[in-house]
Amino acid sequence: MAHPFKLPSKTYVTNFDEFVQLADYSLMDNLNADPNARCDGDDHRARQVFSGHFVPVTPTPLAEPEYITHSSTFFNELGLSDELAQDEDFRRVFSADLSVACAPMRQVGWATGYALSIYGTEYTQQCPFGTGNGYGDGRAISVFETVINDQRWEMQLKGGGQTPYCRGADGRAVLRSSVREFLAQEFMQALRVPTSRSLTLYVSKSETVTRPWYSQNSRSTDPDILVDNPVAISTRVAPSFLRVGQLELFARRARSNAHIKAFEELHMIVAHLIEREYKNEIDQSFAFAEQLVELAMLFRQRLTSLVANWIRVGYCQGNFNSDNCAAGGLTLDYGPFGFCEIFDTDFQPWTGGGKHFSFFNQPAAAEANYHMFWTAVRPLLAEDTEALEQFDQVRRGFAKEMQKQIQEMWATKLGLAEFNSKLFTKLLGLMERSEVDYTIFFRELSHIPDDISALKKSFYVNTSQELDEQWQSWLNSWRDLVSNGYDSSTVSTKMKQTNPKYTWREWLVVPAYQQAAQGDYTLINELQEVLSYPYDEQSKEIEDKYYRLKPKEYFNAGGVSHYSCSS
Ligand SMILES: Nc1ncnc2c1ncn2[C@@H]1O[C@H](COP(=O)(O)OP(=O)(O)OP(=O)(O)O)[C@@H](O)[C@H]1O
Ligand SMILES: [Mg+2]
Repeated sequence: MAHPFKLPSKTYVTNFDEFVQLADYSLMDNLNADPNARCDGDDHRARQVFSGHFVPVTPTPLAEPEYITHSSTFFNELGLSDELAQDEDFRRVFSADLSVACAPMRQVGWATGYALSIYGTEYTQQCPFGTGNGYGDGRAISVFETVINDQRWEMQLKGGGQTPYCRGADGRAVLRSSVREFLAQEFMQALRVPTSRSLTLYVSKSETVTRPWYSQNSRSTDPDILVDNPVAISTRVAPSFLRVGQLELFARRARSNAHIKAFEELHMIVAHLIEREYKNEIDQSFAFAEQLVELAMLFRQRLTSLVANWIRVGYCQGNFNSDNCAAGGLTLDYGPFGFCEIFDTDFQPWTGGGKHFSFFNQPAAAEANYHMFWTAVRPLLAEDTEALEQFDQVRRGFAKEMQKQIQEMWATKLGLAEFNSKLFTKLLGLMERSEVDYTIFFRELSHIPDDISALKKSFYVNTSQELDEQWQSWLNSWRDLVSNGYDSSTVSTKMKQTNPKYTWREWLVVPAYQQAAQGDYTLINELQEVLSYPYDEQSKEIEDKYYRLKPKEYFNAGGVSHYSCSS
């Protein structure tokens, strides 16, 4: 007899035939396709796309694809069995060969156009036609839409070949960047930071592309050699891949009356955003203008919280343009990113990013993107002055909300009930002077030590007696504030849930993609495992290997400490 309280056991999708039955394109089908597109999806040359929300396009299969890894955690969440990742037809689809797809799945994927604003300034120069009509998913191709447990997901190949937006480039992603994106997405999820998710990773055993990169031991800022790299495809998954830049594209067209349906297409894409990303929070039976005010509030909340989380975990999105800013408020585009090791408010690993997109400037970069979102959506409220005023007010409140989120984050990171400006400012100065390792410092502090000896484990420089005394004095003041609240073991436990023990250390990731190029995926699997439990204590062996300062030889090393976005 079944136990009355037993939960129904989960059923898993174990083969490709069952998987295709999950396809549900009903929301994509609500949008307009490019009226000039070929319906067979054979659309692989750079061209201008003047209207429509997407272009049907077939991805280009990887030659001789080999399975590297998949996210077991995410497969489990989706009810997909691990063995599915090894299924021949599944592997073919996620290495870009849609010819095996059968109904209700389709054999044609889709790519979308988007606009680009850099730090709040509109650009069209990056488009080969100078108009913006040839800019968008140049190598990202979505291939599947599904609803699982009431959640809609879009599955997108990165590196799936040329699209009309490829700008003459090859549409491929190299193994290095695919491994980085795959691991980083899983890591961010484990850190509880909203992100696109990793599904699968396959590499070609015979196809390569040439990219600029760094020679061994290079100290050069820019790449100094050309390297043949294996190509790979990672599949990422999100409720949508709508970017602020995408809303901007339709708003720019509406503004210039580019075609007769331009305003309607703007309306449609914003309604689509609400349905895809804000469905549970916005009541779509309300007047559209009211929904937009709510959208502005919710996106502001998500974006400010996202950026506060980035700073909490040491993440820097080195190129936070509007085309890399997801309108659903999640982290997107793991190319130019890095995680801060030696604490530096100006930390910026991507050589093309400059100070605008550096570590502590992310709140300002986020505001510039939010401004572009506001500018794009605003024309849709023109007829409703009251709603417009509320909408504008939400925009004006961005900086204040950002500050609130950041201060709450610092308070939590420090185990305090509320932000203490004096204590925080003093701490920043000490962290900079002692060149602390951002992760190790906060993790050691989470043990609430009596004296500074444990904290010194995180210092990259030897400190003077005078500096040590300043540290001790800071620690005493901090401990007084901490003990004012809950008992210290409760605070310590909470701090350890906020301050990860394990982080992304580029010099430990480099060997993983280098070995992978030789066909050995052991280190990738090891990193997946370690980075899946960043807040937990792990074995002594893992601690010795991953919880340590960056060795001197990697300082200023090209491809490790800094990199161009040669992806
Ligand atoms: N190898 C390539 N082939 C075609 N287009 C590319 C290639 N590399 C980059 N692009 C395009 O250049 C633009 C800017 O590049 P960026 O590095 O932000 O994108 P990405 O890493 O491909 O994208 P995503 O933001 O989708 O993660 C994007 O529109 C992207 O599609
Ligand atoms: Mg991008």
